[in-house]
Amino acid sequence: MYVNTKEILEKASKNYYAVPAFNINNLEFLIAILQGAAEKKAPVIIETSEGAIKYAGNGDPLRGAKFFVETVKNYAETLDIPIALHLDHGKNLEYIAAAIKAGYSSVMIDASHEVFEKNLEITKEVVKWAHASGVSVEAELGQLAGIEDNVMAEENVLVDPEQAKIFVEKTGVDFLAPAIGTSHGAFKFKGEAKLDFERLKKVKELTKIPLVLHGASSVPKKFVELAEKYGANLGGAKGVPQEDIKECVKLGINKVNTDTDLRIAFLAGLRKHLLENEKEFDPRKYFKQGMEFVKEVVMERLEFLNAAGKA
Ligand SMILES: O=C(COP(=O)(O)O)N(O)CCCCO
Ligand code: NA
Ligand SMILES: [Zn+2]
Repeated sequence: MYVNTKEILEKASKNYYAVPAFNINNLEFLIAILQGAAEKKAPVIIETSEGAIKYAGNGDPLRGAKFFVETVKNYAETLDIPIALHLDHGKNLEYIAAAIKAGYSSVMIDASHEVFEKNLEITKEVVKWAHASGVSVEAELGQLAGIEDNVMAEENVLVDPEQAKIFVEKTGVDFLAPAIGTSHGAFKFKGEAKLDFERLKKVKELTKIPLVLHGASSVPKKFVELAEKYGANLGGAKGVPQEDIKECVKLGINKVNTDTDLRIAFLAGLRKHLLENEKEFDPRKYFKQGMEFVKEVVMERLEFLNAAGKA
């Protein structure tokens, strides 16, 4: 069933488990994710960036947003697991408006590159707007290093827990993404991974709302090596160690954003199938291996976050 993201996350927050939010850009990833979630009898959050909406709508935000809402709702109505659709890293008000209008379960307003007061003001506006349509809202405090779509943040700016308390009280935001040392993409840490667990613990104590971990892909060695065996060049790829994610969930993370892991799994399957089947030209066949690897990553993460069986 198609549900509001808040419903999924409130339950997770109360019981200290987490639900993955998987990014999609096309039908193949959606099918693979939903197969995995259904098999694991788990709630799941499907999320799209503004770039994904632009891609599916061939440049038209409302066309793209409607495509994802209608497709996800269509599947959700035939599956007895809770499924939510979330706009990830909303920055452009035209895209946020399109997502709300089309019927997304929730939207992220990412104004984390603004100064605190500005982020608070913008988020407060979007919360009023979204709540009027029954849509829940995620916001981000602090900054992840690395590229967030079109915004290049030099280095990590970690969340200030006292600021987080004020921010949540004044904006009414439903869930918060505190920056604690992760970053997007496949090359997350120069040296050792170091997340600020103390800071995360304080944010949970002071805000008491569901929390989101961005940049949470673990970059599984198995699929990096397989993709490289068939010609990919992912040298230096490094993700968040699984035990660090587990620690974050224990401390109150409830939504775990995962994009890169699915991309690498799909890439490995696609390259393997194409290089081993030079006569193949049916996309339903040459996408299959990639979809199966995506499903495998999905099922493993649902199990690992203790979302399995929680539908
Ligand atoms: O926080 C995340 C997931 O980050 P990742 O999967 O790269 O660790 N996202 O918001 C997904 C989109 C960012 C581009 O990958
Ligand atoms: Na998000
Ligand atoms: Zn993110």
